[in-house]
Amino acid sequence: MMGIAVCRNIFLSPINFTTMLSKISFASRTLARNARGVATIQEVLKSQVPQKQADLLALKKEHGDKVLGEVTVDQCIGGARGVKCMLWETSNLDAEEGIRFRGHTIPDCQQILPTFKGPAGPENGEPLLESLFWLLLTSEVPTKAEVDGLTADLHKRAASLPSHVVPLLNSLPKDMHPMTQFTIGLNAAQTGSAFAKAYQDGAPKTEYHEYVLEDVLNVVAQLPEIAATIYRNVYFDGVVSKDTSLDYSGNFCRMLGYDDKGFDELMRLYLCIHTDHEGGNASAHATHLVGSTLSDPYLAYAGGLNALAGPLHGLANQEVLGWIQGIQKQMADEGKEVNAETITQFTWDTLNAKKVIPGYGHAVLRKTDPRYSCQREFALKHMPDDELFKIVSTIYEVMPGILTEHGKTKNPYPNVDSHSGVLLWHYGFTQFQYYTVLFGVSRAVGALSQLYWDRALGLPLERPKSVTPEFIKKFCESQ
Ligand SMILES: CC(=O)SCCNC(=O)CCNC(=O)[C@H](O)C(C)(C)COP(=O)(O)OP(=O)(O)OC[C@H]1O[C@@H](n2cnc3c(N)ncnc32)[C@H](O)[C@@H]1OP(=O)(O)O
Ligand SMILES: O=C([O-])CC(=O)C(=O)O
Repeated sequence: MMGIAVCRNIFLSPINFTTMLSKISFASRTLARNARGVATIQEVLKSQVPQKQADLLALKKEHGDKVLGEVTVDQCIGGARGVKCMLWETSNLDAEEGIRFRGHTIPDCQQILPTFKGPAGPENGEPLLESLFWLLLTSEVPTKAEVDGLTADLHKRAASLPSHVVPLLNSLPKDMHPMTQFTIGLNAAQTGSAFAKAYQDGAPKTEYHEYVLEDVLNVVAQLPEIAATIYRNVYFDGVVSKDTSLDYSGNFCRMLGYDDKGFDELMRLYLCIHTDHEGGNASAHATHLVGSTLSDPYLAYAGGLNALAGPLHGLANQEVLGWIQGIQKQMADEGKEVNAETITQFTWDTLNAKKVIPGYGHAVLRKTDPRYSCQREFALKHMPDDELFKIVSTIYEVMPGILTEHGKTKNPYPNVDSHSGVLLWHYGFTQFQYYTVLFGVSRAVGALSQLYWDRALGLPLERPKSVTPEFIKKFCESQ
């Protein structure tokens, strides 16, 4: 009742949105809390939806005809860089500062989100993935009790993975790329989609988001078993063991076959920082686009995974390790050291061969990726003497200068993929052809949180206009 009264108010006199929204957020949270003072994520979202729907309607009503920007011919031909044409709730990317999850930077999240030990704060370790999932979905910082409730719910939902999925994965050729196996596994799990069933049964569009939320939670819950089965099949004995007394990341580490508290912490950090990178990146955008056709979250995120599997996007982390191994091998063959001088030579050889330097450059960022920086901090804290980390650090010293001299890339600094592999390698996770699957487990949390809001806000089918080269020429000549 309170939510509806306030929303009518906003609709009639749309002033001072921000103050109003923070009051509403608090009110919705209070309303959602149950007798124990702990809300479930479903309760919080249910209490938020009417207000968010009203806000969007009011925004459209008040500002629908305003111009957000123009599109140049370069942007039309050049991958729509900088074109503002997508609504994204969960995160925002600034070219200089990097990512903010619901307004919070990565260091903020490390300060405010609950950890495995309990209270927030770096002294207690890295944030739990479940706490970031809660933040991305609801825009609120959860309590530890709420996060624990979400962890238990996800563990329970993991058991609903349809029984044909693991046998199907077991039957795939071991030399099929892990990302191909991953999308096959997720597509196969789609038989359990609550949304697809509800749609077939004639659910009204006002209820779509309720079924989508079920699927979003189920997909996030089921992905670790799909991912771990692939890892254990391709590289080991195919056996996946769980420990559901742990959090999502800790349990996932056990499923992969790692039992090391240091690796658990790394995986908590890793899974948090790869979740979301606003809407325009290829995997999030693909998920959003496919989902806009009312494909269910399984099919929509499989689309996202296929985009993530490309070397200019998520596969770059595998490429980084391959590139570093290339230097190591060549220098070993030539009896030379891997140092600033030989890295510089190897870099120029790569550039002169008309290939990209994986892990460097970015479509939006124009500074060192804060996800690179926080991984570097982790390495400085936990593995300062690691040989591969030293190579990655030397690459960081020389690469921006070389790329600047080369004169093509708009951003000569490292992105997230430049650092993730070296950390995994340190803990014995050396199967780098698999690394993008880990990225895919994490990206589900961001892309699917947004997909929930896409349906809750009733966003339409995405269908931008394309133009022919003849149209562009004629149009420009007539100006
Ligand atoms: C999680 C992520 O997806 S982060 C990105 C992961 N990808 C990589 O690390 C791959 C290496 N980097 C790249 O290929 C690019 O920087 C991208 C794809 C990330 C961004 O692409 P764009 O926005 O087109 O970059 P930009 O505008 O700087 O490109 C201009 C030119 O510089 C080149 N360039 C950009 N980055 C690099 C690089 N790392 N090495 C060599 N050349 C580069 C581009 O290929 C392009 O060349 P062209 O004019 O011959 O086509
Ligand atoms: O933002 C992008 O285009 C690519 C990226 O770093 C991500 O998706 O994490």
